[in-house]
Parts: sequence; C-alpha cells; structure tokens
Amino acid sequence: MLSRKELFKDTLKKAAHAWKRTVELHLTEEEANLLRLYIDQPGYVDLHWVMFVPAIKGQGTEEQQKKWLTMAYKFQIIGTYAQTELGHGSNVQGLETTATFDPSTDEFIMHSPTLTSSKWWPGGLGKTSTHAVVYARLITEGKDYGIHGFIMQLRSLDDHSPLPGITIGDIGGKFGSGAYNSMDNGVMRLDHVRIPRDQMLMRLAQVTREGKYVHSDVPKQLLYGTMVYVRQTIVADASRALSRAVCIAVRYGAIRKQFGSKAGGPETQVLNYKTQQSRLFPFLASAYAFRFVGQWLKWLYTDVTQKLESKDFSTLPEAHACTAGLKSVTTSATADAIEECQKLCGGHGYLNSSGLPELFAVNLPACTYEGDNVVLLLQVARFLMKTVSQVASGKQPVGTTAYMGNIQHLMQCKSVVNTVEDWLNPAAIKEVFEARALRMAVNCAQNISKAPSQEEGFEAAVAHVQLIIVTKFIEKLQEDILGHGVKEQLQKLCGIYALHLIHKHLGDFLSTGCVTARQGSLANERLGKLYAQVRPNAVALVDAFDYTDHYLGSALGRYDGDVYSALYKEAWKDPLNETVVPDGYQEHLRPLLKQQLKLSRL
Ligand SMILES: CCCCC/C=C\C/C=C\C/C=C\CCC(=O)SCCNC(=O)CCNC(=O)[C@H](O)C(C)(C)COP(=O)(O)OP(=O)(O)OC[C@H]1O[C@@H](n2cnc3c(N)ncnc32)[C@H](O)[C@@H]1OP(=O)(O)O
Ligand SMILES: Cc1cc2nc3c(=O)[nH]c(=O)nc-3n(C[C@H](O)[C@H](O)[C@H](O)COP(=O)(O)OP(=O)(O)OC[C@H]3O[C@@H](n4cnc5c(N)ncnc54)[C@H](O)[C@@H]3O)c2cc1C
Repeated sequence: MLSRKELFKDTLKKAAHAWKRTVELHLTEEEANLLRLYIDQPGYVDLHWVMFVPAIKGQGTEEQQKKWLTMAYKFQIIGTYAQTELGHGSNVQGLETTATFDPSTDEFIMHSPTLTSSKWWPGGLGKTSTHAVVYARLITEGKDYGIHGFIMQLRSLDDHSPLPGITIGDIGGKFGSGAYNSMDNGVMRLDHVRIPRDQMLMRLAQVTREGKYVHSDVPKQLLYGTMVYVRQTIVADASRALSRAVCIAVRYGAIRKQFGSKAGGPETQVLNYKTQQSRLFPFLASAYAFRFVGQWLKWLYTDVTQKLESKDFSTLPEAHACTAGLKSVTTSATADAIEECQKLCGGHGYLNSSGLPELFAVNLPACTYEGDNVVLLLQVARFLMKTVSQVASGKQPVGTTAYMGNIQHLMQCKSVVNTVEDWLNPAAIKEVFEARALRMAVNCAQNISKAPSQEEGFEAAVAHVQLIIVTKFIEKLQEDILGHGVKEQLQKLCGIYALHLIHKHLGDFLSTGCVTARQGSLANERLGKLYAQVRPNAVALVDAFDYTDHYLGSALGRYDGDVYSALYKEAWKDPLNETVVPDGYQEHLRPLLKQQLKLSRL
C-alpha cells in the first residue's frame, strides 16, 4: 500500500504526463477532460482545467484572458480555485480574506486577517499549483465591496518555493484510500501579499487607478459562474460513476449463484431474486436518466452562456436553479447507489479489487464539494418560491417551470390511472409529477408567511428536480433512437425510474392528492412487472455503457465474467502476501504462543 507521499508522487507523474500530452496534442478542454477521466485521478488537472481556466474565462477581461489563458493552456502555470476558507465554504459572502487597494502603489494587498480566513480545501493548492484565483473581500477607499476574484502567483516558477508572505501546505489525509488522498487539497495563509491592480478579475467590476469601484453592467451573480459550470459537469460525472457501479453489480449479479438448486442442479443467479432486482434496477434506470438529463443540462448551460455573450441575462436564474438542483439530486442518489451496490455484491463488494470502495470514496465528496447539496436545494426552493409568486401575479413561467403556468388544472386534477397498464402512459406519469411538484411548491409558499420551513422548501425542490429528470427521459424517448428494440428497453427503464420515485415518495403523492392509495399500489404492481421484463436484458443494458475492464477496474465487473479467478489472483498481489509468515510473528505472536503452550503442559 503506497504511503500518501508515494501516492501523491505517482499521481503527479501521471498528471504531468497527461498535461504534456495535452500540450503536445493541442487537446481542447473537452479532450483534456476525457484524458482526465482515462487517468481517472480526480487530481491536479481537475482544478486547473475545471475551475481555474473557466474562472478566468468567465470573470476576466479580454486582455486578462489573453495574458493568463495563454500560459494556462501551455501549462506554463498551474492554477487552482481558492474560494473556501477554514471558517466558510457554503456562505461565500461570509469569506474573510481581504484584498485592500493601495492607491499609492496601484496594488491590492491580499491578507488572511483571522485563522478562519485561511484558504482551506482548494484542490492542488497544497503542493502543486503555482497560481490561484483567490476570492476575497474587495476593500477600496475604506469601503468593503464584497467578494471578488483575484489572480495570485503562489510559488516561484524557478524553484516552486512559496512566494514571500505566503504560507502554504496540504490539509492532510482525507476520506478513502485512493484518488482523493493523492490530491493535495491545501491550506494557505496570506500575510499582506501585494499584487498589481490588474490582477483583479475585472469583467464584472473594476477599480480605477484612483481606487474608485466601478460595477459593470452584468449581474453580480456572474461571480458564481464557475460554480455553475462545474455543477453541470458534475451531473455528467455522477451519471458515469453510477453507471460504473451498476455495471459491476449487474454483471456480478448474473455470475453469482446462491441457493435454489434443485436435485443437485445449478443454484440461482442472485440477479433473479426479486429483492435484488427491486434494489438494483432503479439504479440501472437512474444511470440512463442521469445521462440523458446531463446531456440536456450541458445544452442548457451552453445556451445560457451564448445568451450571456449578447448580454441576455434572462435565463441566468434558470441555469442556477437547474445546475444546483440537478447536481444535488444526482450526486446524492449516486453516492447512495454506489454504497448499495457494494451491499448488492455481498462480501466481495467490500474488496478494493471490486472497484466499488474507491468509486464510493471518490464520489461521496461530490455531495459536498461544488456546493453542499442541502444548501443548493434551498437555492432551488428560493427560485420556486419566486416563481410561484410571479405566477400569482399573472406572469407566465417559462423553461423548466413552464408547468407552473398550468396551475388551474394541476392544482385539482386527478390522475387518470385506473389499471396497471395505465402506468405505462408517459403523459399520465408526467402529469402526476407536475402536479406533485406544483402543489408542494404552492403549499410551501402558502406556509412561508407563517413559519418558513426549510424542510418544505427542500422537499418541494426535490420534487421539482425529479420532475425535470423524468421529463427529460420522456423527451429523450420522443427522439429517433437507433437500434432494434433499444427504444422499448429505454421505455421500460423510464417507467422504472418514474415509478420507483412514486414508490419512494408515495407520501408526497398521497398527501398532495396527486394519486390515490389504489393508484399507488397499481404503480408498485407495474414496477414489479417492469423488473421482470428488464431482467433478460440487464447485462446487455450495462454492456451498452461500453466500459473497458481497465476503466471499470473491477474483478467483479469483468466483461468475461471470470470473477472468481480474478478475485483469487488479485488477493495474492497484496503486499501482505509477500511472506508466508507475517512480519511481527517473531516479536509478538511466537512468544505468546510458546508461553501459553508451556503453561498448558504444567
Ligand atoms: C469521478 C471523478 C470526480 C472528480 C470531480 C469531477 C469534477 C468536479 C471538479 C472539481 C470538483 C473538486 C472540487 C470542488 C471545488 C469547490 O468545491 S469550489 C467551491 C464551491 N463552493 C460553493 O459551491 C459555495 C456554495 N455557496 C454558494 O454558491 C452561495 O454562497 C449561495 C449559497 C448561492 C448563496 O450566495 P449569496 O450570494 O449569499 O446569494 P443569495 O442566496 O442571497 O442569493 C442572491 C441571488 O443570487 C442568486 N444566485 C445565487 N447563486 C447564483 C449562481 N451561481 N448563479 C446565478 N444566480 C445565483 C440567487 O438565486 C438569488 O437570486 P434572487 O433573484 O435574489 O432570488
Ligand atoms: C474533496 C473536496 C474538494 C474541494 N475542493 C475545493 C476547491 O478546489 N476549492 C474550493 O474553494 N473549495 C473546495 N472544497 C470545499 C467545498 O466547496 C465546501 O466544503 C462546500 O462548499 C461545503 O461548504 P462547507 O464545508 O462550508 O459546509 P457547511 O456549509 O459548513 O455545511 C455543514 C452543514 O451545514 C449545513 N448548512 C449550511 N448552511 C445551511 C443553511 N443555510 N441551511 C441549512 N443547512 C445549512 C449543510 O447542509 C451541512 O449539513 C472542496 C471540498 C471537498 C470535500
């Protein structure tokens, strides 16, 4: 087992190779990110490509972009995104680092005034990054103008030593054995470090040579644009991680046989058990659902970004609500699913050679980084409350809240479902999800004046986001889908995704009057039939993810199904098996055994 220092060095070597190939091959950001996935190390290249570069693109002037991105693309500098502090992460406006303008020298003085203002967590900050976009309170002419972004050099480009006034290091080991422990999430304290005024990212606001603060004509929320960008990428990452876990658990479930043999015949594949199917197939359906909604979200983000170019800020709130909500719902569901997939594989699911513990360790933090999932859903709740009040004043909602414009119908409609078969009707499903989301949002809005309940807002936000995911799955099925029988299988998965949510959140659907108890039990009956129908194609549906054994990294999920010999072979690779008699026997075990043996002969 590599020590953390060895793990770091090994990952740095891989990352440096990836960067070198990125420059040699003139890879685009997209291609560089694919390369990142190949080396599968959420390490150094993430924050440079995924946050440092986008922050400069989104918040820098043309001139600043030209200067800094040229160096960043050639890896002449390596950047990170230094926003979170020891004392504040979720509350960005609570950050304490200061950037005080000094007109006598035309510089900003960057300073960590308190222990809690220490930058804490930024990936790559500890040992790798030479530069960072640092978020700090801009103070000029004695006034605090709130949080702005500044480009800072942290280390010498000659010998990598920290620049004067900068104390910098790694925050120590983290959850999980592999990937994130190879990442040098850092701590940084600034002691009155001076940077030129032109290193303030000045697309959103400027400070003149005289020290005057000038806000440009763009919404101040663009300061958060990098986080919006990353949140939409995280939805795609979640779908990938979930599909990897599901691929492992489905393939293994088809191999693993336990009980059920008759007259000495073969035992039963565990994938044939109804309990295994009811636990696993909703994750299979979710993997497809998250992939489709992630493709849509990428389109939405691109569309909003293009509108921003022409100073059309009208869809910014929608982009924030969708990226925040989908990042929250998909990463929480993915982390829960990966953990359950370990259990679905029995004892072998807990072996590192299964690939599942590492997959869990790398993806659980996604529920927190890029925005705590509860905090982000409360942002969605705020957006919904605002939309409900706009609808009440006659404004027609658009985009993902367009359904709220149908308030008259949705507030009193009854589900048309009367038979098990009716639950296969996408229109019936969509209407039930729209009614649930709208009624929960309206209930929350009506109660907000009484006792603002975060739980109600949170749950209304979950209902709205799940409606988006179901809607995008249904819309995907209205497209031309190549391949015989593929559409039929996807329709079954769409049914499983929607109906398992009705099963899981039946309380919502019943308490808002969207379905009756009988309709709820018809949904469960339909779900059981869908599981049985999907079972014959379950392995084909995970093979369709087309993951190589290398990428899957799992003895349980091998394409050839040769699980037991793979497990056995992997076991002997463990360093503990380098000697037959374990280290420590002579010092610790032998004396005890000998002494006890002697005593027993007295
Ligand atoms: C498999 C391998 C995996 C590897 C990983 C892969 C990819 C991921 C890569 C990297 C991940 C690694 C590291 C992660 C890096 C980080 O974590 S960076 C730090 C992330 N930090 C956060 O996300 C902080 C979360 N907090 C916030 O965003 C804000 O504090 C807040 C919660 C949004 C509150 O902000 P505040 O200014 O107080 O706003 P307020 O709530 O008062 O709202 C004011 C209005 O502004 C609107 N708004 C808020 N945010 C945005 C936004 N982003 N865009 C647009 N608009 C926004 C808000 O809706 C309000 O509007 P009103 O109209 O007034 O209602
Ligand atoms: C692996 C990893 C990598 C990271 N990389 C970076 C990076 O590169 N750059 C960077 O800047 N940051 C980074 N971070 C920091 C990350 O962005 C923050 O941890 C995250 O934004 C959560 O903020 P917090 O830690 O302050 O949590 P807190 O907000 O303190 O959360 C603690 C608890 O309080 C709850 N809570 C907080 N506010 C409210 C509220 N208003 N209502 C209800 N409940 C609330 C939360 O739900 C949570 O349960 C990283 C974190 C991790 C784990």
